[in-house]
Amino acid sequence: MTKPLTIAMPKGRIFEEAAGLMQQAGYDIGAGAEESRKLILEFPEQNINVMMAKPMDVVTYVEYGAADIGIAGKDVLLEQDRDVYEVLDLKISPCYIAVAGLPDQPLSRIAPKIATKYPKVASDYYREQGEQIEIIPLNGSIELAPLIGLSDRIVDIVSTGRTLKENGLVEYEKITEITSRLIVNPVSYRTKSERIDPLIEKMGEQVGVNS
Ligand SMILES: Nc1ncnc2c1ncn2[C@@H]1O[C@H](COP(=O)(O)OP(=O)(O)OP(=O)(O)O)[C@@H](O)[C@H]1O
Ligand SMILES: O=P(O)(O)OC[C@H]1O[C@H](OP(=O)(O)OP(=O)(O)O)[C@H](O)[C@@H]1O
Repeated sequence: MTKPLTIAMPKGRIFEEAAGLMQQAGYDIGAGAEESRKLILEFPEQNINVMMAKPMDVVTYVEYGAADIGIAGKDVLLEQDRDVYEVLDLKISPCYIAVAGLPDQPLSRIAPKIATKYPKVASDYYREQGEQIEIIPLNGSIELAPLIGLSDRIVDIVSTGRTLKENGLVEYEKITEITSRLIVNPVSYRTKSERIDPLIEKMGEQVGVNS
């Protein structure tokens, strides 16, 4: 038997939709994954191994070839800028990255403080705007920062808008739309093309791409 195809799947909010899409494409790899504490799930009848990874780490596993393919949010790809092939927009887990803050607060002072878990996305955005800023890196509950005066703005994911609304914050600018993407390790793309090409094609059919 040839070596299994290894897939890095994001634990958390993308998992169910991503596993559902793979199942529709004929790759039945979701069963029991979220209830289990196992991190490597084997599907010998399909010759596939699934690694359950933190969403932010999926790109790392794929870049280093620990996984042949993976599913990651475009936010993670923009932030990390890694050496992987982004082969398909899966159009799942839609959201966007936006600038938000307290209402009626013009950005008046020099080098305003921007709290974010996306320092690269935020720096790139303000560089394009020609504005000098100071990044305050945080890992979660980003909306706290302007409420307690730690930052002038946040750069964060917005999905329903509920978190902003319930904390009395408003959106100032939309930076970019986000969906999840299928990514492939560049070496695997060449050496395992007999497994990876059909997978891309079948998943493409599910998301309405004619390949
Ligand atoms: N409301 C949302 N908040 C955050 N991410 C979202 C949202 N809606 C869709 N996404 C997408 O889901 C991906 C994974 O989000 P998830 O919250 O599971 O991971 P995470 O940010 O690493 O969370 P945690 O650190 O809490 O485990 C994001 O990278 C993004 O592409
Ligand atoms: O527009 P909404 O639907 O309210 O979603 C946006 C919120 O969801 C995410 O946080 P998450 O739930 O991942 O928690 P975190 O603060 O720990 O990152 C994101 O960072 C926003 O805070």
